[in-house]
Amino acid sequence: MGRIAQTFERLKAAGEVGLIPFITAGDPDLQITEKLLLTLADAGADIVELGVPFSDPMADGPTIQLASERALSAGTTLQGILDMVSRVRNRIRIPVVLMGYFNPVFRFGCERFAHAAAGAGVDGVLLVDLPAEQRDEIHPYLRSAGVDFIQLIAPTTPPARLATLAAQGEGFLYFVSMTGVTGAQQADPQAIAPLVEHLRTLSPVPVAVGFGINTPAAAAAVGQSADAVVVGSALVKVIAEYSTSPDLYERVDTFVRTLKQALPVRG
Ligand SMILES: O=P(O)(O)OC[C@@H](O)[C@@H](O)c1c[nH]c2ccccc12
Repeated sequence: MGRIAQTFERLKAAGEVGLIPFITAGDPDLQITEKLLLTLADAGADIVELGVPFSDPMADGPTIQLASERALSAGTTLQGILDMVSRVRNRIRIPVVLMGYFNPVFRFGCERFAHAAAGAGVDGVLLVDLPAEQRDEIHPYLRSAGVDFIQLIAPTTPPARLATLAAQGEGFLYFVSMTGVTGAQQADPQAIAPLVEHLRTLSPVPVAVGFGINTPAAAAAVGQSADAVVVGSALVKVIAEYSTSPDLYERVDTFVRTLKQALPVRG
């Protein structure tokens, strides 16, 4: 069993909802990202989503766009990210999911990337802009390397396609709570709950929800239905604000702990 499946087994046994913080790799540089990964794991993150910076991140709002720009101007490369993950891998137990756009992976080479990611200890890969019809460009390589291909499900996905995509799920499904870009104001937990319940009936794997979850209260509300919640922009903002401060790790630690503590525990 992979590290992602093991994590959800553990959460289920404990009745917990998973917390998946997102940070951009290389923001403000990879050395700091390495220490932030240790901080996140220590603060109670269950899985980490590590963004691969890209020059044209069209699914991202201003907060993560700026993080991407900072990371790229610090010289962050995909190879550098993989090297950093392999350095940190034996110091954290939680799964690492690389999330990014297809172009950098394509340029790296899909087969070479799958091997390098597995070798570095990456557990899952989520490619935002690779349509399901083209997943075979990389999926066979990831599969043979033992890396989960995390499927993104949009709220606008038509029912027939939803069933197909959900059935292909590996690791977990990432349900996008609303249309638009990352960092939106607030997800509507009432509207999301029935969609998540439905998705769960179609999916062989747990369902994580992301987009617009930016406070402990929002995480708690979405956590009523989701198996895990993703918090991106709100955390990236904390990193941006304190990136040059000695308080950075403490601020991140406190925010992540507060999020995790807010999540419901099912009896
Ligand atoms: O930033 P938000 O609104 O908390 O949403 C999570 C999100 O940041 C993270 O999962 C993510 C970053 N970039 C993406 C692109 C597409 C989908 C998801 C993402």
